[in-house]
Amino acid sequence: MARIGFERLAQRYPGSPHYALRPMDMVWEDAGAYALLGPSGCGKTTLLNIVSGLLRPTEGRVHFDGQDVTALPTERRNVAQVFQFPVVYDTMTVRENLAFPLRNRGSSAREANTRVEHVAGLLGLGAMLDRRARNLGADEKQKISLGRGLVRGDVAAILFDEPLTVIDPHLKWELRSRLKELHRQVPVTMIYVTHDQTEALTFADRVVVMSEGEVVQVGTPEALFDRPAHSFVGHFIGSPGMNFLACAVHGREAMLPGGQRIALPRAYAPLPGRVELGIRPEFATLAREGLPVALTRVEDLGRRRIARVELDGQPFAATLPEGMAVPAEPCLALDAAGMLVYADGRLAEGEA
Ligand SMILES: Nc1ncnc2c1ncn2[C@@H]1O[C@H](COP(=O)(O)OP(=O)(O)OP(=O)(O)O)[C@@H](O)[C@H]1O
Repeated sequence: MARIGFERLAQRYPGSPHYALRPMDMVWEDAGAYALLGPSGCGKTTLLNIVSGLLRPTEGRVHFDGQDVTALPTERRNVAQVFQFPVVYDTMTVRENLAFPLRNRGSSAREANTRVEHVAGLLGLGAMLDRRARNLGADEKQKISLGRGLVRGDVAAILFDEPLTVIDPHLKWELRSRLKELHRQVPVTMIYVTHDQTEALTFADRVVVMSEGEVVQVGTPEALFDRPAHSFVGHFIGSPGMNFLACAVHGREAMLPGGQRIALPRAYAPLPGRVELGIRPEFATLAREGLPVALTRVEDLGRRRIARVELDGQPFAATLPEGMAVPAEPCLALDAAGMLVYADGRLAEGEA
């Protein structure tokens, strides 16, 4: 188990004028469950490879429990890794595959077996321990890979790189929950790379959201939803994401370009740059009274309906309450509890 620290860490690949990972300082607590979340190309794999030792960063340092490991290769970092695609020995049984990392490090057959049976049970592999891996499907093989990553309790960290990619969609939900349960039972620092917000939010205690090489927010799933530090996080987390309305803010009031005024729950000092009001669809309801809007369409998401509207010519997603027909003259009712103000994409702190 390890507390992982980054000091002015950055990565610029040879020949590229841009940072793949912009300079950052950060600490991941011992035994924490972290997800690195962001779209393709944002730098997740670069950061994971720096942690595993596969890549030596061009700037800054990496520490495991205060020890500088920046120059140490993967084999000397005591990390377990689970990749997108299964890494299993086809000729071995499931039990032998799972025991391999333990036997390799000198565990007795008995010790290894106790541990293997425990992890196999948690992953739903208990009934197939004595089958050859070769005869199993891709889902089961990836479960073995997960088990091999999880079987050692003495690693500094377990690194997962999009581990559910090959898993059948209906099994993904089950495995996400099982991984969370495994983290509770195996309190090792776990780092999970994904571009899928559901995977990140289910698994992690802390989600590290990345965009264009920058760590834009590190927070609990609740914090990312309730108070996105950056408009990117507002857009990226949530389904649909947060609405952003271009506006001017004076004290406790936002004014849209068309002149509509919205009372804010906090007062703001004059803000620099591009100012936007952020509000999630969960805090905006289609109603008979409020701010007049033009309805574009209604989306049925199964458990709820979303009304796509235009407010002052700006696209906006609102909740259409259950059982409510679209009013002839639709309006928006906004809940002040969900209103946040952003200046140049960054959350602005107001005063209560
Ligand atoms: N070996 C390399 N040489 C040059 N540029 C690279 C190299 N590896 C990654 N990059 C660039 O660095 C940036 C970050 O890439 P990275 O693979 O870390 O992102 P990612 O978020 O993991 O994306 P994905 O989910 O697609 O793997 C991208 O612009 C990518 O093109």
